[in-house]
Amino acid sequence: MVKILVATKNKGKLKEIQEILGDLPIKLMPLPESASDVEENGSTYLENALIKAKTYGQKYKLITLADDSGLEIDALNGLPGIYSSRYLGKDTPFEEKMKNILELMKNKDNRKARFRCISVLYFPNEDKFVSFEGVVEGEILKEICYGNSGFGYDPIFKPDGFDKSFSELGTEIKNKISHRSKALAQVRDYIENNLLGGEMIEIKINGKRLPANKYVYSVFEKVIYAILSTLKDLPEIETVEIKIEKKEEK
Ligand SMILES: O=c1nc[nH]c2c1ncn2[C@H]1C[C@H](O)[C@@H](COP(=O)(O)OP(=O)(O)OP(=O)(O)O)O1
Ligand SMILES: [Mg+2]
Repeated sequence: MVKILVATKNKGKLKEIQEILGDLPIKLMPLPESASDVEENGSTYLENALIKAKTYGQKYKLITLADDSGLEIDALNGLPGIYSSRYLGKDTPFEEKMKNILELMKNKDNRKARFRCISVLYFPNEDKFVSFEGVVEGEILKEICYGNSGFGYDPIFKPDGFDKSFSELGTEIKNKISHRSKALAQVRDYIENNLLGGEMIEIKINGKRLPANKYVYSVFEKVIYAILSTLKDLPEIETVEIKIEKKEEK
């Protein structure tokens, strides 16, 4: 089975990556607790993601997934941005970082902000990588709104189209719309198309891909076909496409 090292020291990030890619037939390996820190001194998200992916990928000789991400606030000229983790010091609690940001934003009308994530998949044998970007637009709230989930700046960020913070919305919604899930959707496609062999099944309804893949489908194949044959008779369903593609084992 393909093994992929998830090169993050952030438990919240690790959990999200495991939830988003967990249904793929690959083994996601967390970093050992003993793994040393790396200095993220790049000047772009991509450079920082590559520093993490290459350092740990070469050390543990595994295909490695890393991301570098940040919160960009328009009224603060894009800060904290790539400094999101280091903002006010790496070990300063996020509560303090968020209070400081809310203070700076006190009289600002423009509350537009976005989370950006650059995900990198690094192949140590060939010293090659692929990278993917995901962005979620939103606003900075007027106060810290803690919910039951999330990490980092989630309690002060409200994604567009919702009226609660990422932290209050919960992991399931966050993982459908977040910067990280958008970058990882492309990582998923890359893995399915390039690292996995066998038969690939993709189901699209009205042109939209069903949020599951063949490893889910294969378990419920008969049920899924029965549901699809009913669905296609509903007026709001314009097209149901099922693509089955034989792939060479890689
Ligand atoms: O979904 C998110 N929800 C809330 N906050 C977030 C998110 N995504 C990034 N952020 C903030 C916090 C983090 O500290 C920084 C990224 O810094 P970044 O270096 O990519 O991650 P990190 O230092 O926490 O872990 P690691 O480098 O080991 O993967 O931006
Ligand atoms: Mg970091």
